Amino acid sequence: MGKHRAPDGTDGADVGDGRATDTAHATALVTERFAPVGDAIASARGLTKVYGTGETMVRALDGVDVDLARGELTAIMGPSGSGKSTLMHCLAGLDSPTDGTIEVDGVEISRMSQRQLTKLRRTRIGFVFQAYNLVPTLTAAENITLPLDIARRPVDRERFDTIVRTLELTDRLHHRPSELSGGQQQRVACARALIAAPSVVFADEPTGNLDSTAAAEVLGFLRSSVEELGQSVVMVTHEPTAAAYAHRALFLADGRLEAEMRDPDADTILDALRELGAAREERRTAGTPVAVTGPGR
Ligand SMILES: Nc1ncnc2c1ncn2[C@@H]1O[C@H](COP(=O)(O)OP(=O)(O)OP(=O)(O)O)[C@@H](O)[C@H]1O
Repeated sequence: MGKHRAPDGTDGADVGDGRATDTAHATALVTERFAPVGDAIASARGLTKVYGTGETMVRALDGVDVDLARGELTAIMGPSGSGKSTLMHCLAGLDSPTDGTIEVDGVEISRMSQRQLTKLRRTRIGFVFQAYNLVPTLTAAENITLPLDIARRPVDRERFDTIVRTLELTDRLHHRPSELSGGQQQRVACARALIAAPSVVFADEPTGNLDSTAAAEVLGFLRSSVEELGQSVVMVTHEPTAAAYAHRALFLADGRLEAEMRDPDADTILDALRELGAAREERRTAGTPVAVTGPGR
């Protein structure tokens, strides 16, 4: 399994409805107009999450319809407080929705009990967190195989060796997390997320604590895991350079899905974020929906 750099998306950028948008104006981009996803690994319909009540009530997600493609790296972007983590947590069965339905790999999870969700997370979902979340008393090797050990499943040695070799962790396997750099710890976390061949890996700001070199290694590996192991990966990030590794970027604002972009690069993502931010500001001021133009091809 090799490493991949960020793809050059200069000839592939769409926002919203899949058409080139340098001339077409998509009026207030909405999810119904998003390009259809044939084979979804995770889907949500009418996904709503409300925290608190009365004056402290926050509608973190407001009727999100989304399909995340199998065998792709999807980036979820948006301003702080737009609902990125809430969306990821609901899709991953870490948080339960107030309303709406969620399917992961063909199984509806929105009505599952906590016990069922725990089992689902152990067997079908891999996680990578910003803060690595490794067990400090275990070695790197023990951290990597932990999901299988908890599920009492055997370790596929070939898969273990492939992942460890690709992540360049072979000579770090007997070290504890405190003896590893941040980048190495996050690579151990990636290996742990992938070892059980889950249906989907969710990564929440996986490069938030890393310098640009270590970040590029982790992102290149996540992309490789999709292209060479057929993994499906969903990553929350606020960094355009990180989202540029994705096959598809989704943009959230105020708990709603506003736009999408295929094969993005960092510049087109920055343009889209600027444009969406300006459109939102205009909408707020005017109190009415406004047109949003995506970056041209
Ligand atoms: N447990 C909670 N209780 C109350 N409000 C919450 C809770 N979790 C999130 N929120 C609120 O829901 C909204 C969406 O939060 P969320 O963390 O999903 O946004 P985000 O886009 O991931 O933000 P950031 O980029 O800052 O991490 C915010 O207004 C946040 O304050």
